[in-house]
Amino acid sequence: MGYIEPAPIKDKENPFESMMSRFHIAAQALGLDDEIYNVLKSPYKQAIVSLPVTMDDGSIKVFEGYRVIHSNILGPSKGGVRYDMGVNLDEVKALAAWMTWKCAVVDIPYGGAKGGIKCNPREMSPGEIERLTRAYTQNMHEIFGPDRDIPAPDMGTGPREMAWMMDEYSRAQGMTVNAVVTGKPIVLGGSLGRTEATGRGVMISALAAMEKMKINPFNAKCAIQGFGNVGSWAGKLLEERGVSVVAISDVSGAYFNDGGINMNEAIAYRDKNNGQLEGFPGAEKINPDELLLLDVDVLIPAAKEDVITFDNAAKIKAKLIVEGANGPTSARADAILQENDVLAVPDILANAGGVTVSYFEWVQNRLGYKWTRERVNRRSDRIMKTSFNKVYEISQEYKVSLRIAAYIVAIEKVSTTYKYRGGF
Ligand SMILES: NC(=O)C1=CN([C@@H]2O[C@H](COP(=O)(O)OP(=O)(O)OC[C@H]3O[C@@H](n4cnc5c(N)ncnc54)[C@H](O)[C@@H]3O)[C@@H](O)[C@H]2O)C=CC1
Ligand SMILES: O=C(O)CCC(=O)C(=O)O
Repeated sequence: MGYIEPAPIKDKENPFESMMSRFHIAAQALGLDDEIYNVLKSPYKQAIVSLPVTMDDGSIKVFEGYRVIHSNILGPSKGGVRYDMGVNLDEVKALAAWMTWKCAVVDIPYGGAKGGIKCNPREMSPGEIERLTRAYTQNMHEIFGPDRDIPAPDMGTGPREMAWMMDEYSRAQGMTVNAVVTGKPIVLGGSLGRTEATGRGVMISALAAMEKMKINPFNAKCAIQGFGNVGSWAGKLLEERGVSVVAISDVSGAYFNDGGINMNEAIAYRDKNNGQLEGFPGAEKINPDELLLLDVDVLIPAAKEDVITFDNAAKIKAKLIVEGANGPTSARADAILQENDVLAVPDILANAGGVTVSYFEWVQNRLGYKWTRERVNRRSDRIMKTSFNKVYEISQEYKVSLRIAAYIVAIEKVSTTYKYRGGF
């Protein structure tokens, strides 16, 4: 093997470098061919688009949008679209590659992609967000397609934006194409269970890891960073299974109650309070950086990348980290966590429940049929448990962390498929 070395890990990592360094370690453990290594290290397609949008005051503002397809070796590419001021090409490239590995870990027939628009949706009106979403979809018309590339929600987007994307794409096609997007409202062909699917998968992964670690959920305390779709559903479902959620946070701050925060109350408060926890009365406000360092059993980062880093990893007291967010742990933090016996269930496994139910949505759209919530949950729970067990076994066999084991499972699947398909 004569791999080109990944860029040396610098003091400040970026998500793409973090992804590459794990990919490199797993490729070496697997003895991956140089040719396949080189194919998989670069995205298949990268689009950067300029999106002029008429704002409510009549001015025209130009936004930058991205879509990166990392790989379509396993099937049409799949991945969410993020609306956030931090969106940039390196971030979208990393997120797209993680989608390739994630779909392969849970064995669903998709490649990986991700999109994003650099914007602050909290400061935009619904009309401005709709015009921006439609402009993005028009610009991506040649890239998107139910057999080519299928967007879904991510940070800052949800069923509303997916409905606009589906409608805009369908208008250009002259017919309704609901399988072009997943995470849609139920009435437009969305799947029951998709809204809670990512948090549910986080819950299943957390319980599976707790079982291995002999942590009784009824005696366990948990802290959650990010109280959006993923964090709040993970918290609610873990609470239903006995875990006490003692800390939660969002952009407005972090909130702590050692006796446990009632999840339904926190969710209801957030929903009435413009989507934010600001002023939440059920807990004391703490420094957001402290949330990650609390003396809890389980830590769930469910906001954004690179929050567990070289600087704070050694101070983490939780024995189990379950990654709801994509890329919350930087590559340099991995070694510190391992040294301190902190088990990290990696993003590409722990948060794969979302794309799994997106796959079910796409299947239902293509069948023209609807599954019950029970069927969706049963099947996605089974996939999450099977995938956890497979990754756990590989980690024992190769004597590597769960993260590197998950990359090994994924890279093996993608590279084997690539060899069979040939043509290179
Ligand atoms: N929605 C989905 O189905 C999936 C999402 N993910 C990942 O999960 C993470 C969260 O996504 P969603 O819940 O969908 O987004 P969301 O937009 O519903 O919620 C994000 C939450 O994070 C909070 N947040 C943002 N910056 C923060 C910070 N610096 N500190 C604390 N909280 C902060 C926001 O206030 C909000 O509560 C992202 O990394 C996303 O890529 C992963 C798989 C699927
Ligand atoms: O549901 C999907 O298709 C993708 C969700 C996503 O973007 C993710 O898993 O990070």
